[in-house]
Amino acid sequence: MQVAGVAKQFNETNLKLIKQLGVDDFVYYSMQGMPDTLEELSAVKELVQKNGLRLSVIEGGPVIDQIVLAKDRRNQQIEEYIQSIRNMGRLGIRVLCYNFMPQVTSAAMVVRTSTVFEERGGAYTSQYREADLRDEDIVHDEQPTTDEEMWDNLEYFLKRIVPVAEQEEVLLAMHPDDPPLSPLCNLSRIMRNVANFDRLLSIVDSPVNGLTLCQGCFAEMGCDLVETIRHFKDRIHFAHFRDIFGTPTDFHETFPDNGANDMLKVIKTYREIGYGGFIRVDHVPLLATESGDYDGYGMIGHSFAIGYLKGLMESVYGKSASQSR
Ligand SMILES: O=C(O)[C@@H](O)[C@@H](O)[C@H](O)[C@H](O)CO
Repeated sequence: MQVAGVAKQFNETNLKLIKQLGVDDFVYYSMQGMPDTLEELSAVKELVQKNGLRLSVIEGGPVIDQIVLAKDRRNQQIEEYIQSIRNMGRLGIRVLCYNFMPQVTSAAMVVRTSTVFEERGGAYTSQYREADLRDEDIVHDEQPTTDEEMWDNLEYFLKRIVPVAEQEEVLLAMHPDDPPLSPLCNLSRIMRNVANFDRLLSIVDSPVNGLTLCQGCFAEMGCDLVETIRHFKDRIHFAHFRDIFGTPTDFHETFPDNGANDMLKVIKTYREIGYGGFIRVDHVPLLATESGDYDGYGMIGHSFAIGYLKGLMESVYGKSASQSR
């Protein structure tokens, strides 16, 4: 297992910081699409390499809103998706983390009711409390959907892109819905429990059809992370390192060392199953030295979390796991 770094603000300063933190692999993260052409994606790869990193994971991936809800331009978007997978294959980028959540607002799929929940020391983090969710907070003009409509849409999508991902040797890593609750704002969210992930893996039973073991989201489901990692084994193609405290309908996010889960046991379990993929830190609190609003991707919080993760990995895998030149 290798740590990969992520920078929501994609710039050379953050790339240099990630390298200085002793991380060699990078996750290109955007919820608004990815570089469309081979040339644009190649330019991203070159900038990442120029700063001593490998571009190893694309997260968010191509725009998917027409596909998720079977809208008019679904087939066009699938063709664009296929081309992006081919571009990734050409450039040796082997992991694509994607979501199948309906976008409940123009910008957001991840729904929270507060981003000023005070974690230790008053650090701001996010909270989801069902009782606080007000329909007027989440404005969208989509028609209500059902689970089976979403399963039909997912099957239509996977049957067209999995063969291409096999040809290009790109691993697909479906990210859970966040929060994994359904319906949410009248829209069905199917990637919300272990059984539905088993169904995902069976729709097109291909070794490239896998998942992102987002520890936070599976904890939001109320799952035992150790059992869940053992359950999915070699279908885990990417991992997110974060924790929460609470129940599926009333939780807040925490520092990775301050949640409800035994993170050392979790890292030991990745080793036990022989997981050889990437893991990135996810959603971190906004710290006292940072300005602006919480978005979960502050680089100071990420630096702390990467240090904690590397320490856990060194204790489980030995010194080599955390070394970087
Ligand atoms: O658990 C989460 O919500 C995060 O990991 C998201 O920011 C995630 O990165 C996006 O859904 C994209 O995968």
